[in-house]
Amino acid sequence: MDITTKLQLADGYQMPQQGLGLYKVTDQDNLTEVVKTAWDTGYRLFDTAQMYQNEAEVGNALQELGVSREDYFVTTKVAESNQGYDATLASVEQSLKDLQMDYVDLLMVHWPLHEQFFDTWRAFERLQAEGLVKSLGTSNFGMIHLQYLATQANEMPVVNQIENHPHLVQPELRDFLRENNIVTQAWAPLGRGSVLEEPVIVEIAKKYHKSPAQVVLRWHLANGTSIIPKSVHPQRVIENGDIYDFSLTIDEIIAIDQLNNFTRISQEPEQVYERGGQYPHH
Ligand SMILES: NC(=O)C1=CN([C@@H]2O[C@H](COP(=O)(O)OP(=O)(O)OC[C@H]3O[C@@H](n4cnc5c(N)ncnc54)[C@H](OP(=O)(O)O)[C@@H]3O)[C@@H](O)[C@H]2O)C=CC1
Ligand SMILES: O=C(O)C(=O)[C@@H](O)[C@H](O)C(=O)CO
Repeated sequence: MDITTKLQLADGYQMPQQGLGLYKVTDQDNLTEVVKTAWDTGYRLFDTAQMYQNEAEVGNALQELGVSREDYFVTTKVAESNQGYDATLASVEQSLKDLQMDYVDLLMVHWPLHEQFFDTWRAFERLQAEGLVKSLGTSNFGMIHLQYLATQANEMPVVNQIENHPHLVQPELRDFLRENNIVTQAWAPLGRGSVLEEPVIVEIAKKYHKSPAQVVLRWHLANGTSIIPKSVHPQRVIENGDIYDFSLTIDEIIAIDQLNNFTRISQEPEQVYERGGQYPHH
């Protein structure tokens, strides 16, 4: 296993297990340098979204690498304000223009919204049939949303990107996803930094001469989860990729599992679903 290791998706495609998160990364935060560092370190998955307003910058940075399109994997997500059948189609056309790409590897519904729920997904299935999107995914979907989607969908998502870190372990949802052949991808895999001072994690880090961030990322890998840590610091991008020369014991994995205290960085997906979006981003 190394940074180029890929996970098999249920639709036949493969996805790198590790990628670079790009929320709150723009040219002002060295986006181009960060993407280049990630590429040189071996990252091949880049995670953006319409909401991040950096698709054009991500597209430019990837172009500047001068590498073949099939050698990297790009995820984008349809924003709440662009959901619904026509709006989804139009917004993805714009995303592809901004990214300067003929297709994205993975397209996600960013948050489940009750009103546009099935119309958005029908647009996703059409985009896949037209070859503009390779794999279909969801983000922030709970079991109930996926079960509801299954009542009408022709294609089910192959990845669900959820908030997941030692303070929000979500074992039931992860088991459900595994049983349904849907890869769990962790957003905020480092808990946005909030878990890095946990004494249990600091202790394990000392033992392996690794950083707390590296230990947390290694814990995700032990769970079979896909990880997309974000950093605007090239040195941290390198550090976050340098996690393939050690592994945790079962007891260490369980000790980190036990840090679960159900703390969310973001809102309950169920509340966003009921409210119909307009999530107050910060
Ligand atoms: N689908 C969804 O709804 C969501 C998706 N995401 C996706 O997930 C990605 C990752 O999640 P994100 O919210 O960014 O949080 P992360 O858990 O990746 O944490 C990022 C934070 O940790 C810091 N950090 C990164 N590496 C290290 C390190 N080695 N040591 C110490 N601190 C470190 C970063 O600081 P610095 O940058 O200063 O280095 C930043 O403050 C996002 O970028 C985005 O692509 C995120 C939120 C929601
Ligand atoms: O980064 C994303 O993809 C988001 O949806 C975030 O804005 C998320 O909602 C959040 O963490 C807000 O603090």
